Amino acid sequence: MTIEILQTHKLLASCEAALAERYTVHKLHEIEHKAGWLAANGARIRAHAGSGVQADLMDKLPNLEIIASFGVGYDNIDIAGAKARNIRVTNTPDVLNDAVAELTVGLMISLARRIPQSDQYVRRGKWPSGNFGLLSELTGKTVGILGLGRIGKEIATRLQAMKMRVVYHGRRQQPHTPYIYYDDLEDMARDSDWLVVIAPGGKGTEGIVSRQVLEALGPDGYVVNVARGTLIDEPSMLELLQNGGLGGAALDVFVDEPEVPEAFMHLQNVVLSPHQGSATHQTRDAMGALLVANLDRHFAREPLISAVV
Ligand SMILES: O=CC(=O)O
Repeated sequence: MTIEILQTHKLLASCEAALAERYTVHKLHEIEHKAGWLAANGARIRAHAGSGVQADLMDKLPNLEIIASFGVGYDNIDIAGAKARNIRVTNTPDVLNDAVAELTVGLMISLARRIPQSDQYVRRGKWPSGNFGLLSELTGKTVGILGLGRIGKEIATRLQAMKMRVVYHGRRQQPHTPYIYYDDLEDMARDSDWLVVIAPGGKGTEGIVSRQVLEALGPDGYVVNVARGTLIDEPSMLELLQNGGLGGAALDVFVDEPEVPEAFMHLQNVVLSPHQGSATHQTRDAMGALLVANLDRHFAREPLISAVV
């Protein structure tokens, strides 16, 4: 008898294929009468593959042993609820560090040099009537990294190669890092030209990039968010971008994504990206393989590779 697992949304094809080879996979998103199906079959489900599991679903899966999440962030999983029900949770850290760090540097250069806007300038035939204008560069600037975790460190290494001065803020100072630590985010923002946000999402970090922090970054300051939209006070950021209180923003994540406030579309000092930090073939395949490997370990009663709980 094969182990029965549940998906609640579509996953990467290579990951779905690997799951189907090993398990009996049920796809709740393709089932019309979800509540009825769960009531009739929920007790047979031993694993969930995907992301975004809350207590109400856990209650409908009384024999759920493990949630294997596709992604490093697990702010969309009720971790306390999982712990209380003795459900293990795994995520896919490390394998995506390089891809997210690469996109971060790309967004920064795109914003500093307005690459998307200058592409439009050429396409729209504006070049013959004058040059695009002079902009700023990363070289010699100070970048404050909010969250010097696994991805933050990869970003820091790359930004040093861009000849930037790297400083950081996080819950605590980290030993064995060459970068200056700020215990106060607003102080760091005041001393930085760039603020890169790469801390985990969730209740503990909601709105920590407040209006005061953004004002401290100031009219010549740039903010980059490759973490979660919830970390930044989005309405204040928008207002400051509109009135010149903040220099610019490069954003891969938004509070209500995939919905993006219309006002962003009219700003020339922003670069927008559709939450694609880890979106390369190489990285997404590795994330899928890690998700499957965690499930394999669990059902073989071996230690999990990347356990959250
Ligand atoms: O945002 C992406 C992830 O958490 O992996």
